[in-house]
Amino acid sequence: MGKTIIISNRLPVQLQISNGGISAIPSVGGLATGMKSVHSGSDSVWIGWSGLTDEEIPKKLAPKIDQALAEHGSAKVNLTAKEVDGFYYGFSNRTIWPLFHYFLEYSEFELESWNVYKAVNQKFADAILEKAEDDDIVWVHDYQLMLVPQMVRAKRPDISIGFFLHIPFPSFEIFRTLPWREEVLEGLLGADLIGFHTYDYERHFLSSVRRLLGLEVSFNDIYLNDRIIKVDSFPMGIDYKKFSEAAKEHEKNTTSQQTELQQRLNNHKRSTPDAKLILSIDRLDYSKGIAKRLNAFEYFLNKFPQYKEKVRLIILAVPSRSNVPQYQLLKKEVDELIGRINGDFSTVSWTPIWYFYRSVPFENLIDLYTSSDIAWLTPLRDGMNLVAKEYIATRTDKTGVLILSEMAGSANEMNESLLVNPNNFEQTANAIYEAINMPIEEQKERNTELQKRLERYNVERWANDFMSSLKEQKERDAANISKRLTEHRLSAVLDDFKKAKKRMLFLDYDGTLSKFHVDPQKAGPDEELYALLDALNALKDTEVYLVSGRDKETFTKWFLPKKYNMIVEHGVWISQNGEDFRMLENVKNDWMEKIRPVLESFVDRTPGSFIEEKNYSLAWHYRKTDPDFGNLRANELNTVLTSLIANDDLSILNGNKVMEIKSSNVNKGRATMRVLGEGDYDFVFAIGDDWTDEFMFQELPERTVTVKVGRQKTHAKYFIDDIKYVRNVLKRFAE
Ligand SMILES: O=P(O)(O)OC[C@H]1O[C@H](O[C@H]2O[C@H](CO)[C@@H](O)[C@H](O)[C@H]2O)[C@H](O)[C@@H](O)[C@@H]1O
Ligand SMILES: O=c1ccn([C@@H]2O[C@H](COP(=O)(O)OP(=O)(O)O)[C@@H](O)[C@H]2O)c(=O)[nH]1
Repeated sequence: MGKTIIISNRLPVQLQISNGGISAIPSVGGLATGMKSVHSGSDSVWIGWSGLTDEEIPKKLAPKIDQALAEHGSAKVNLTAKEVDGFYYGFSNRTIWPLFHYFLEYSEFELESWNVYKAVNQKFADAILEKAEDDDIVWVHDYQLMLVPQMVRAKRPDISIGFFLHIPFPSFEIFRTLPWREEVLEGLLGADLIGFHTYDYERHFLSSVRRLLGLEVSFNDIYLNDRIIKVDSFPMGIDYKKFSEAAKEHEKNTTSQQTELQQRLNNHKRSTPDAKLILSIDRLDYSKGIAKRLNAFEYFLNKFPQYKEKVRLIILAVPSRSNVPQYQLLKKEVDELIGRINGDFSTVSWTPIWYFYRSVPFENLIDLYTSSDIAWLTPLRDGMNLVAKEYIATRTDKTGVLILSEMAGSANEMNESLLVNPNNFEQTANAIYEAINMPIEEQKERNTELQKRLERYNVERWANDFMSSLKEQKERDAANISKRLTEHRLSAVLDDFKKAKKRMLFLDYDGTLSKFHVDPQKAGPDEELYALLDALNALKDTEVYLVSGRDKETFTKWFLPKKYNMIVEHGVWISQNGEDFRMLENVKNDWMEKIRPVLESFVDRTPGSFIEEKNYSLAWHYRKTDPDFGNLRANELNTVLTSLIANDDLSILNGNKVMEIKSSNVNKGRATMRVLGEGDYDFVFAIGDDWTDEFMFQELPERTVTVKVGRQKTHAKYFIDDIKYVRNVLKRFAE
């Protein structure tokens, strides 16, 4: 295994320029600590923006910066002020951030900043490419770098690339409003593994991939022609030990060792021993719902006036992205709201809100977490929200109540907290009331469960899980590649073909020889295909069979004049040497009367779907329907039909966007075996793309060269990527 290259907008260290010198201080943030196990020693490098623009870096310090960063295993990507403006303040934080947090009205769609985003993503990708060697693993982080995976893949198709999104992935209805939606998805699909905090974000992403790119998705795998991409959820944890141990140390501090903030908090507790401290910590970001929280606090004070002078709300708002106008407006709004609420409710001895607009050092964070009876974290949308987890980790005696927004990713794992909808003031005010009055025993019960979980699934585990999954994906790909019909393997197959005395080729039609079309009748053969089949048919000592689920009328029209051998309707009919079709299997079709009305009712309720009526089977096609809705209906139909046909000798075939009901004793495996039995063939070849072809792959003799078109799970010995390759391979037989 090679080295690991981690790449994110921000580096895990912060540069500090002082007295003409430069130093790099490790960041305390969750990502930086979490990646420690992945980013250690000489076998990893972390690439990111230093936080300073080219213009801000004094020329003579530049080499020293590189050296200071190198000491922390980091390397920087240089960005000019203009680039930071378009890429970071622009497309990342004025387009993607609001859009992905459901603030559609704040999203600006500026072509100029999109162009800068692309160019800067290319810079990050180039920085990776400069360092990447065979067997390296690349882990790309977050929404600022969504195009990087594909940019790296384009130059290094062999390399293993993971991508993790730290913010929500919005529902399709929101995502589709982005003018560059396809480019963003294609950028992400350069990765082998794409990770999200929650299953919901994963599901939204897959839905956009299906609907916008029309790609095939099976469970959480996305099938491309030449690769399978895995999508999964990995809820990020915290450095649990760091927080719980800091809290234990904090308890031991004597008064003189305590911080100034802690002493102030102690004074408050002493002067009002029965008053509760409520804590709110976030970056000053509209997604965090700070203004709404203030309004809800006012609502609470009005609804439960008995708590005036009995609660104090501490708001720590960390300055963030202050070059973006929405953040400036929010600052003003929060300042004004706090001023007004404090003005309206303060008494001689009580100010309801303490407000800090700054970032505090780690020890002050611990002061705040350990001193607060309640943590009130109610973002309107939040990818995860680590503060919620950190608060619980510091509660060494297991007391304390967490009021958490349902809209935070962490709510999925923190069910024991009081979960609220931040837009519901009545519910929120009641939750504050409940938190204030919650018996200590109940607090302990809830926090015991939460702590167990947070300790177990900590940030190190998160990072390791992601890395293991990425490595597994690489192995899975390697195993798959081992089945690819490479040139070398094809030559061996062709040798056997040439040496053989009597050969048989079974060729599926749709998805193998011809591309799918939304209207199946329009997927007819082109001139190139006729020429290829003519050439194969002219080969001596070689039988060629088209083996299809199509109806005999269509194949009569397309191929009978050519005198090709054909098996259609999965094996009900056969035509040899241009003779009319005759029945290969004796099957009934009286069951159709019972099934047809059911299918018709599904057609009525599923726009775009239609019934194809064959002589001995009925097929419900849903290629033209909305993909998610079509799949949903297909599952529903499957359930309905399964119970209906329980006593008949019928089976359901789930093909590619088609569900077919037909007699159980008809399938391509049985049909091909019957014609194979008519001669003494010493070379047999079968190729197909879908589930119905698996019958051939399973039932034909072991020595058959079976080939799957595409990368889905298969019983075939080999796979090839697409129709273009199928035709190339068949041309080699015909040469
Ligand atoms: O780099 P900034 O623009 O100053 O912003 C700080 C970070 O904010 C975002 O954090 C997200 O990641 C957290 C950890 O996964 C998650 O808990 C939180 O819900 C997210 O909002 C952003 O994703 C990072 O890239 C920023 O560095
Ligand atoms: O003054 C502060 C306040 C918060 N934090 C840290 O900032 C992170 C905030 O992460 P979260 O997931 O809650 O939200 P984000 O800001 O990433 O959207 C947490 O690890 C906090 O400990 C900090 O370092 N200094």
